[in-house]
Amino acid sequence: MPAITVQGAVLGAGISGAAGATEESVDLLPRGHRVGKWTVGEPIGVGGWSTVYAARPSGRAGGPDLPAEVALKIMPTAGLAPRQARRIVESAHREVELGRRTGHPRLIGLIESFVLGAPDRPALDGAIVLVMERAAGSLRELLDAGVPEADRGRLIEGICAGLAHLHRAGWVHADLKPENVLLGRDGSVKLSDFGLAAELTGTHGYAPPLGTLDYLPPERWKAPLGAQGVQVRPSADIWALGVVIHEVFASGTSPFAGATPLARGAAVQEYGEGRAPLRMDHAVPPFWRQLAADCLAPTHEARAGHTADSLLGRIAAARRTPRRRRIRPRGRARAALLAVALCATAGAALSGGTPRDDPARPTGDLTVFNADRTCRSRPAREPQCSLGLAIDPMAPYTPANVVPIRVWHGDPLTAECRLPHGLPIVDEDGHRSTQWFRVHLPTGSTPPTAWLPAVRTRTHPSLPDCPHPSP
Ligand SMILES: Nc1ncnc2c1ncn2[C@@H]1O[C@H](COP(=O)(O)OP(=O)(O)OP(=O)(O)O)[C@@H](O)[C@H]1O
Repeated sequence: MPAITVQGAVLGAGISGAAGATEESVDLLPRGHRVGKWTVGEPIGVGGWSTVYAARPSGRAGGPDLPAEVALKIMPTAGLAPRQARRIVESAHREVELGRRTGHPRLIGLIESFVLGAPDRPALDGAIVLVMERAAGSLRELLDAGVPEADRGRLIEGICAGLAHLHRAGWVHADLKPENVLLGRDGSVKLSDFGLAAELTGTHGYAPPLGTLDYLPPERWKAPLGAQGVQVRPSADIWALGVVIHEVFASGTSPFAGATPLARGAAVQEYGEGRAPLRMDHAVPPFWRQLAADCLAPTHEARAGHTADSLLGRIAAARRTPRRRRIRPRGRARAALLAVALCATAGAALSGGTPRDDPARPTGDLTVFNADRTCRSRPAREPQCSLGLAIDPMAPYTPANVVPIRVWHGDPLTAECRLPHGLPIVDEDGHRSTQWFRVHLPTGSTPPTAWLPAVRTRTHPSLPDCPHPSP
């Protein structure tokens, strides 16, 4: 097994090496590899610049002081343009600084961080590793599966509590979105991904000119870019919270209409300039509608009074009001039931919930993921939202190379093996992967299997490699 060593702390990380950062990133670390005191398990998620793996303490490294399982966020720096590599190192510094100084039950815990030395694995050499508390899933997965009604208020309250702590500690998250709201096995909410977080100096801080378009407040679309980045204030997180509240109550849809993030961004700017009203889905109940409307006040000035602390106070007061009893968890037994329900839903979202059909052969459950958010929010199986399964993962992914059976976002599939190096596919969000899964088609189909590109799912079960398809 090639030697992977821990070179040093993240603060002081150098930039060196050769090879890609996100391309084929889930293949960076094979299962069973040792990284520092951790043994790598299955990949659990892929971000723009990182891959997250499950891991456990290796052999004797375990003990009462180490958690039984953790998440390793690997951020390769090798082979990147110097500016990109610097951005990753800076992003890791921010995560480490924030983790070191602001621990809280509503923020994902950072256990340690280090830089890898792997001279015989160029793609890993110089990679930054953050060892984090492991969550069971993310709010994005729960939204895709459908958030149980009874859990919605509790989830928003958890996000709000995390933001209130961050803001009190003098930080702005600057990238609040459902992907960065993780859920513990007990159903608890934990904010994560502090790579864009900005420390406040006075009323504002500076963040890199990045972020996720769907969660940017109107003022960010025109914010000037200075030498230190763009100015961000806690009110930017409050705006993002408003969007998330709407998504939680309105089946994952944004309050701003548009088929693409850019179109929704244009709608945000129109609203911010007073040229369009705020239109929320009727599914959002009155209390949460008012709260979301306050979070989505069109200017920083109008939003600034709605601090995370004040919103938290309103939620707590509503919980105490008998009229609002529906959002109050009733006692321990009720809370435990909610947690179980939440974990079950998160689990179903992660596994696809399909029983394995041949216990003798290893299979894994996948859920189809459509990167086009408008398709994710449509209940009907509209043709324009259908996705193709390829006949040949080595041939161009065109209509000529897909089976007649189509799949839609949220469909469960059973996979029997994975192909690490098929034709590279880039999804609508820019995620790129050469990985494919061979999936079962309904009984009687010819051929009996087809290929799903890994970018079309967020579940990555541990599966044997497929034999390379013959030309
Ligand atoms: N501590 C964790 N426990 C369990 N899963 C995690 C953990 N951290 C991240 N993940 C999963 O891994 C995925 C990738 O996380 P990461 O922070 O690298 O990127 P992201 O937030 O999805 O994307 P980006 O940072 O590019 O915006 C997340 O969406 C989440 O599902």
